[in-house]
Amino acid sequence: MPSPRSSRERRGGSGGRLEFLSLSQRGPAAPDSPSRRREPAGAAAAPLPEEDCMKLNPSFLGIALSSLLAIDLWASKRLGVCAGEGSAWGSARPLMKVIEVSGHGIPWLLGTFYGLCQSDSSAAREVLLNLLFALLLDLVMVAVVKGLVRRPRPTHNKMDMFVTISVDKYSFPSGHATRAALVCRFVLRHLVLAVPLRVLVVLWALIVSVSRVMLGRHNMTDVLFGLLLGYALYGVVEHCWLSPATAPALFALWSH
Ligand SMILES: CC(C)=CCC/C(C)=C/CC/C(C)=C/COP(=O)(O)O
Repeated sequence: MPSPRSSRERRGGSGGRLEFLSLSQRGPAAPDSPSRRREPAGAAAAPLPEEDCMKLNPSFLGIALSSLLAIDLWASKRLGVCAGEGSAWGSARPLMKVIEVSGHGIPWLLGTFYGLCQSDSSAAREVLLNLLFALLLDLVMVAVVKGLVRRPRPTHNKMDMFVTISVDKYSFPSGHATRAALVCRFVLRHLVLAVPLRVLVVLWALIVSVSRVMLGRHNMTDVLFGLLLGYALYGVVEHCWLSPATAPALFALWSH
């Protein structure tokens, strides 16, 4: 007995939504349904719609990307040697957590704000105001990318981080790595430091970044992208550099 739907279609009735099977256009039949697969003998095969091609013939780029992600997950899990107290280097976890706090947004924001309030030279005020701007820009950019990508944190991560915001349940990119790269570039450019201190700043940024994977907080690609993002964000900060000439109202707030 014909179904009510098929009889409606044959009638061409106007009550329901009509679905037509055309030879030249893509009809509602599933891509691998018998009606699609059976070609008349000798007829040239109709080109597959783009999305079907992607499903059936995964591109080289797709395979390369999935392999890279698989390697990333595997290697990051192996490197997560401080992910828990019972992990291979579990005894180093408290030290790793101190390093984590050294790259956290709150101490950097509070410290910069405090320095700004205490600064007694216009040069210091200018640099610290721009550092504050850089830190806030970094927080916003990381939150936007985390919210768009929504990559979950590694399964071996224990969510016991010092103050977090909602998007910090996601792992791409690492906020600590972006901040470390941004602050490192900023400090090397705007603070006059002796060479050993400059080396220490670079080492600090590297240790903060590596510790994200060792703590099991991130996969390696989260950290690598975070470093690139932080490095690039410094370029934005320099491009938008705030000065008494470009932002007089802001500087008026801080002049004693
Ligand atoms: C002004 C304001 C909204 C401050 C929020 C500071 C804050 C809670 C930042 C979050 C820092 C954090 C936990 C980042 C996550 O780093 P990952 O390396 O784990 O991505």
